[in-house]
Amino acid sequence: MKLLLASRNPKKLGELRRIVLAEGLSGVEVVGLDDVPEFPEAPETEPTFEGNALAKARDAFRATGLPSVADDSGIAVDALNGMPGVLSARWSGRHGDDPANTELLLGQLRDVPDERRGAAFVCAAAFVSGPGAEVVVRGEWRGSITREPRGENGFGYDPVFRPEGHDVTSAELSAEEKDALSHRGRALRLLLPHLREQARD
Ligand SMILES: O=P(O)(O)OP(=O)(O)OP(=O)(O)OC[C@H]1O[C@@H](n2cnc3c(O)ncnc32)[C@H](O)[C@@H]1O
Ligand SMILES: [Mg+2]
Repeated sequence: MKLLLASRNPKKLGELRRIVLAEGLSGVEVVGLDDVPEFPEAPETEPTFEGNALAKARDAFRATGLPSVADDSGIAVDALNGMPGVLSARWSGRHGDDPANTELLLGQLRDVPDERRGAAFVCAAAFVSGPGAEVVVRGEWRGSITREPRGENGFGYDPVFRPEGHDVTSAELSAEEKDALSHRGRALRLLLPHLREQARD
């Protein structure tokens, strides 16, 4: 079976690919949006991660006929009542500008004391393999927002996110360490049984 991982973010796509391939799904060939003809993608307007993930996976399945996985993710900061949330990718007003998004978040939290800097990375992952054959799952990763960026790995808010139980940021973790703990790793591992079942059919 061909499995389409429907993300336009190369770093996110890399993680999705890595996590799926690490599971050694037999009979599954993973492809990305660059491997299929271009199709129109609806803007991400849903108020929830689940709603956006499902919309992206539905678009991909409808356009290609391939079983499709999409991820909608972001960071939910306690002191901001869960924002940036679904707006994480465009928090600074410029979609995908990771340094600007991170800098704005740090500025907003400048006067927030250490004990109130809690946050969670959230990932909703949707798998669509037919009309009505849809699954959406959620993974979360608790931690706190640091006072300055640190680390070169990962992407997005990784340099300012210190995972619970760790003294480093998620941008200082290796790829394997991040996948074992991350919101994305957790969500995708919940999808695995559904991917396996589809690959068998
Ligand atoms: O929608 P697609 O095409 O998949 O790509 P995107 O980057 O727009 O993805 P989202 O709409 O799901 O927005 C996710 C944003 O949340 C942040 N984010 C999500 N997962 C993250 C992670 O593992 N580490 C750091 N930041 C993350 C980062 O800013 C992402 O751009
Ligand atoms: Mg997006």
